[in-house]
Parts: sequence; structure tokens; C-alpha cells
Amino acid sequence: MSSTSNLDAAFSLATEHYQTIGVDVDAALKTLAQTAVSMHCWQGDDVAGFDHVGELGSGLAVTGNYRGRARTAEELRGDLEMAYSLIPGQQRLNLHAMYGEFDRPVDRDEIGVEHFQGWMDWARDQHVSLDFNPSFFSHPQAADGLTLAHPDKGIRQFWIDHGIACRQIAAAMGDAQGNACINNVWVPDGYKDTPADRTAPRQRLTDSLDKMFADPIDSSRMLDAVECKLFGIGSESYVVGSHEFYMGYAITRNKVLCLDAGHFHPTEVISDKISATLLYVPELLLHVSRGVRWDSDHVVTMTDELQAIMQEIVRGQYLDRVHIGLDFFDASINRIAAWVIGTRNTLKAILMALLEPTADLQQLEREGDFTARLALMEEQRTMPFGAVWDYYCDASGVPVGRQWLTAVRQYDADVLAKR
Ligand SMILES: C[C@H](O)[C@H](O)[C@@H](O)C(=O)CO
Ligand SMILES: [Mn+2]
Repeated sequence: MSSTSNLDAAFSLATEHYQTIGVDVDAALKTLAQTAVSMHCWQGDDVAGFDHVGELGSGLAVTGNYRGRARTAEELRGDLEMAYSLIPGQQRLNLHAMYGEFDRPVDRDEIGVEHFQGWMDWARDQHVSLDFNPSFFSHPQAADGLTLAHPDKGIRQFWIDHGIACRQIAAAMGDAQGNACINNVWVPDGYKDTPADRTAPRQRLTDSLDKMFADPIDSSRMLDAVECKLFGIGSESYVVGSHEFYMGYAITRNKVLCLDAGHFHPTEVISDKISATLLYVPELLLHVSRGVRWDSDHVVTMTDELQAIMQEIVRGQYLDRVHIGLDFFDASINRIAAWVIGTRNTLKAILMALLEPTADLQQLEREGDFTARLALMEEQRTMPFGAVWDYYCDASGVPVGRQWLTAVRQYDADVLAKR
């Protein structure tokens, strides 16, 4: 099944099949095309960044040594272009502050829009919108695992100034692209062993965040997001910015809450948190990830949880309130393939959710017909979703099915092998 006429025939049959259950395939594809996933720059270089002021730490770890890690912004942009060319639709890019372009050492509290002009120019040419993140790790001032919650006022101020600079950069990105740049704040702060005082660091973090967010920047330009975590390597006993901490912070300060799929207890799922948190916070940012036994940031695969996340967004009609970002890093496989696999899977899961007869399922549930609800949900799994996805890839001008791997292998030989 590869020629366009075969694809069209399969698509036509699939469309008819979906029609019989009341699903409008064209409408689903239109919505999918308007849904952008924010691809994270840090998969391309193992979270190394370009300011080279510290080793990766703060609980973040990347394993593997596949050849061809991007070492410069130019290489990273080339790799991203390759990945985008294999993914249907128009996606976003999520950039960390440590990926600025610096011609002299510039500390994190001194970064400015000029250090991201290269990224902004590239993004404009590629029709890609940018999201942003202050980088509160891999830096000597974060060496003891504390930043915004540090007992030392000078260290706190350094990171507050970094956060303020990042908000200005994000606002400039938002202005340039004509839509809000999401600026996500994750800090590693925590303790390896049992704290004697769990309160004071949380008070200090609240105070630092309030200072950092003091300037009211219009939400059409940038949106502040805050990301909680359960534990990290080196912060096993206590994380200052826990889920409850940021839930309260986001509610009281009207901020976007970021839910990372790897940042909860192993049997806890973020799919169940979407409808609950959206009753209280204006918007969510998701870091779609895959933890294997811990917050291991494996490449996103087609798991039940990935499907459940997208079903929740679609069933709740939350596509305009949930920003979908990715957060994984695997250096044991071709890094471009990692992006392509994870992003294509995320889009596939969104499409699957859009092809569900949601109104019927919800009606059955209201009527108490849980037998039919389960039966139809299970029948949904074998509907001809693949034919719709293949058609969408073909119509979007990107490889159908496994064909994208040929392009990645070629790039591996032509470009990555020569680095
Ligand atoms: C590099 C990212 O900002 C980082 O992964 C953060 O989002 C996170 O999830 C930390 O565990
Ligand atoms: Mn994350």
C-alpha cells in the first residue's frame, strides 16, 4: 500500500466506515492540522545547550552515545528541519535559554533577545512558532541543587534575574510570531535527604516566583507556565516545587500549570488530571513524556496513557486550553528519529481521539449504558485509523508509514556520520 491511488482508495473506505458511526473524518483532519505540538530542542543535543557553563545535572540524565549530536545552533536547526520535514502539519519549537547564541561568555542573568535573534529569524523563515524555558540547571549557581528557593539571597536574585530576562525574550518571540510564546519555569530545587524544614524553601520559592512574575506581560505575547515534579536524582526526599505547591501557585496567580507525564508516582497518570485541574487553572501545558520505572524521559510511544491524554483533551473540548509539548531525551538512538517517532505518535494519538464518536459515548454514559460504552470504546481500537493517518501524511507532503526512516538513515550517513 504505497501508491497515491491505493492510499486514496483506503482513505475513502475508511471515511465511509467512520461515517457509519457518525464521525466526520474531514473535520477531524482539519482540527489536527490546526493543532501544533511543541517539539523540544533538547532532544537534539542531549540537553547540553550552547552556553557551556556547567555539566548536565539537577537530576537530569541522558544515556547513550549515538553519533552526531548537534554541537551548534546551526547543526541543531539543520536537524530540526530534517525532523519537521518528516512530520505532518506545522509544529512549534520549545527552546531552552541555554540554547542562545553567544559570541562571548554571557551569564544567565544577562541574556537578552539579541542572543535568540538567530532562532527567531530561523523560526520566521520556517513558519515555526517558538516556546521558551529559563534554564535553572547546568550552571555553577545551581550546583547544590537549589536556585529560586536557595537560602542565599544573592543566588536567589541571580535566578530571579534570569527568569525576568527570559520573560522578556519570550515576549519578544510572541511579538515576532504573532501568538503567545509559552515560557515554562521548572526549577530543580530539592533535597536528597529528609529536610528539617519543608516550609521555608517553599516560602522562598513563592517569593522568588512572585518577584520574577511581577511585570504584568500581556497574555497575547507570552504565558507563564510552572512545572511541578515528584522527585529527581539528588532530590529524592523533597522537591520544593511539588504538585500541590504549583497547583496552588497557578490557581492563586492565574498561571498555566505544566503537567509532565514523568513527574508523578508511577501509577499516577496525567490524563486524569486534565479535567480536574482545568476547573481551576486557565490553561495547561503538557510535557508528554514516557517514564520507564522512573522519570526516565523515554521517547513517546503509542501507549494507552498517550491515547488517554489526547482523548481527555478532545472529549473535554480543551484543545484551545491545553498546549501540547514534548519532553524526552534519548541519546541511544538517532536523535532525529527520536523526535519523529515521538511527535508522529503524539499526532497520531490526537487524530485517534478526534476520530472517536465522543458524543455517542457520552450519551451512553449519561443513560447508564456502561456495557455499550465499553463495547464501543473497544471497537474503536480496530477502526481503520491507519488509512486516515497515511492519507494525512501523504496530503501533507511527508513520508507515509515507515518511509520516513529511509530519509533519516540517509541524513545519518550524509550529515551525522561526518560530525
Ligand atoms: C529540560 C526540561 O526543561 C526538563 O526536562 C524539565 O521540563 C523536566 O521535566 C525536569 O524533569
Ligand atoms: Mn518536563
